[in-house]
Amino acid sequence: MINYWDDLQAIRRKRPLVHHLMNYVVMNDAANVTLAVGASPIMAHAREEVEELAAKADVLYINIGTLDDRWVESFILAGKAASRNNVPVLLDPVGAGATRFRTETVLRILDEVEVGVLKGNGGEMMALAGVAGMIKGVDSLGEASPEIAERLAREYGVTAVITGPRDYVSDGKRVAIVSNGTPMLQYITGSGCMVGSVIASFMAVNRDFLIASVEGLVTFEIAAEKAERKSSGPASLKVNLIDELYNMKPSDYEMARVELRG
Ligand SMILES: Nc1ncnc2c1ncn2[C@@H]1O[C@H](COP(=O)(O)OP(=O)(O)O)[C@@H](O)[C@H]1O
Ligand SMILES: Cc1ncsc1CCOP(=O)(O)O
Ligand SMILES: [Mg+2]
Repeated sequence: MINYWDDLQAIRRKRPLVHHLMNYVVMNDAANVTLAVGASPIMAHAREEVEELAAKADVLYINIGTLDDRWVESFILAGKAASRNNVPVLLDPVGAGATRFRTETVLRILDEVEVGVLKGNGGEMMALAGVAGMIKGVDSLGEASPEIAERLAREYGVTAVITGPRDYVSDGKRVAIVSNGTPMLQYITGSGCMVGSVIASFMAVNRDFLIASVEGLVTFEIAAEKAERKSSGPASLKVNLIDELYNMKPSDYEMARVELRG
């Protein structure tokens, strides 16, 4: 039994602070999506302030999308401050496998920071599981599997979330498969980054990260399904998606397509 609506209401009551180190491409959209579900975003990546912010945040979301040396320093400083203060961390390994710099940065963060949720697309997560060649830039070239999610969860001690036509979530013991969403999400840059903001918001109110991840995926993807009906293409889908997230109703969760094993 997953209490989607109760936890969405808990976000709206608590208005948790979600500290994002978010790439330049998606920064504005991720902030709007976070607000639409009822949480409070701050986008901040200066090394002079990230420790102070991450220590006081309800959740830290590290997204490596437009990294450079200074950003990497900030990922580590923010991540360690969060870990010291028991603040949950979500890591999005954007483009892992596409360049050595990205893969090595992700491995360094996983080594030095207490990551709660590692969320990437099929190609990125396969690269981190040792399956090369399934990523082109930031786009996945194939679907992963529940077994890869399970393997990543055990190897890195995280809840692994692999997005795609079907999403695979595992904490190493349990596996969840989410089949909501719409293929049109592939035509909006940042749909993966944005679903990360929604998952991070649920992590602030539910410390069972497998369930928080399913709640975030289902909420975002049901909103996308509803938005698609009103949209003529990707641009209107994005606008309608923010509206549908804001307007979620308890009955919308009857559309959830989730299989939970273990
Ligand atoms: N073919 C698809 N059908 C339904 N939902 C999809 C499809 N492709 C991606 N999604 C959804 O879009 C969101 C972003 O996933 P994905 O495209 O894998 O991430 P990224 O943008 O990081 O590459 C997720 O919620 C995922 O479930
Ligand atoms: C296009 C692009 N380039 C660097 S970050 C970024 C956005 C990636 O967003 P997503 O991972 O959600 O597709
Ligand atoms: Mg992505």
